[in-house]
Amino acid sequence: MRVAVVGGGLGGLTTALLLDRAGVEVTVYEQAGELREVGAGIIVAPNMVRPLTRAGLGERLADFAVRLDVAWEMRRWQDGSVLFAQRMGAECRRLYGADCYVAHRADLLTMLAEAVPKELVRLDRRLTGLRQDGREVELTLIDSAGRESTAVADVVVGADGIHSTVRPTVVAEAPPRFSGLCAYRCLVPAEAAPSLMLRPAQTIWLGPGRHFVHYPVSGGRLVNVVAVVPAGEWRIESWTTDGRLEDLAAEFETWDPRLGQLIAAASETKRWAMYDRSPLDRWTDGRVTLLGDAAHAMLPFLGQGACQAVEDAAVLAGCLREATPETADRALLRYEEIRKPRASQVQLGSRGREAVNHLPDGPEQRKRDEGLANGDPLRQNAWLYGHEVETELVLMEKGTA
Ligand SMILES: Cc1cc2nc3c(=O)[nH]c(=O)nc-3n(C[C@H](O)[C@H](O)[C@H](O)COP(=O)(O)OP(=O)(O)OC[C@H]3O[C@@H](n4cnc5c(N)ncnc54)[C@H](O)[C@@H]3O)c2cc1C
Repeated sequence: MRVAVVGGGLGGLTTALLLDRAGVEVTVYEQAGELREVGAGIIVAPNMVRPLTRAGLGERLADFAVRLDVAWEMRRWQDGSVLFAQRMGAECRRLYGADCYVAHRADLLTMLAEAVPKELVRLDRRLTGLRQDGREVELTLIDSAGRESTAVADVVVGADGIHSTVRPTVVAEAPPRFSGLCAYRCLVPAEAAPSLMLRPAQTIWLGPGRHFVHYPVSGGRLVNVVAVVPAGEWRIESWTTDGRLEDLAAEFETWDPRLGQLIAAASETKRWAMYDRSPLDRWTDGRVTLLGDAAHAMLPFLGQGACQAVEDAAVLAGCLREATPETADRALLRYEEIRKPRASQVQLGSRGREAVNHLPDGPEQRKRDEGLANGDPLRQNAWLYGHEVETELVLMEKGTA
């Protein structure tokens, strides 16, 4: 079995790692000349920690990621009073079988890149075309000097992100829906941030039509900030386009002054317009399948995009472990059958937060805040962080799924 993974992001590298561990021959084709990530934080939720720990990366993750004491700490915009908070630590391990972390994306990618044997990754190879003939798939690739090459595989996994080249060969997709929102992102040195922002807590401030998220990353040396506001005329869907710090500051001028202090300590910000995708009709066509954002790009409000990519990788490796070139297409359908309902639920759940997080000031917002204050923090995230992927994997390993 020769598997080609297109894309060396968090999803593609995890897939390569788990397939290699499962004894499957795998090659990653990445368009960039080096493996790199945007400068931003990410929540590494228990449903991502468990598969990474099973792959032997638990201790390495704990080296650089910040273990959360509190998650989903919702605060009122005017004065920072706490509306809702989920205690993590021992409670999190008891409920979900793992800790919850926050990390710098680049650190996470480095951890995966170190774990995947170097010879499995081909850099500077951009996929431009795919052709399958029922027995195998031919990939056409191009490097930065414009040289074209081809490769052949029994299975192709499109882990090539939100603007996937593999996806149109599998399924027709509807155009993305503009959410009307945009996000600012910054990393602030810890020594310049107010002390509230340094706690191992994922904090979310809710206010009129906006929300503001922060948590420490890189062993507590930086504070990651994501602020979601009405987009105005901004339509650029890119994680690397600069925004203006003064525009960000103006959005939160009337909020608790600690947010203004945090923004003032940033040296730059990125700004991107947020588009929403609906679940695809299918992920697989013959010997080609999709994984991660290529399969289920979602709004970031549940912090689950990469977590779902890792769940995908774990299940795909389980499905392909025993497959042969003759049974590969059935194994891919099995993967889709297990993963698509779960990932679609999370995708739609993320969309559901769009309205809840962005209510105008008034009675609806007060009702939401009262609901949060009366919510059950311990049960709130069971559906996200719970055990269903492991259950599927155990059944598969026993050969009963
Ligand atoms: C603001 C924000 C906050 C987020 N927060 C969280 C969070 O807290 N927790 C979480 O789990 N998720 C979060 N996410 C989602 C998460 O970032 C994504 O779901 C995740 O990065 C998807 O990984 P991927 O490997 O599928 O795609 P990508 O990371 O996009 O990787 C795709 C790779 O494919 C390569 N590629 C693309 N096209 C080609 C081609 N033609 N040929 C070869 N290579 C190609 C790219 O160069 C890239 O390396 C967040 C997203 C955003 C925008």
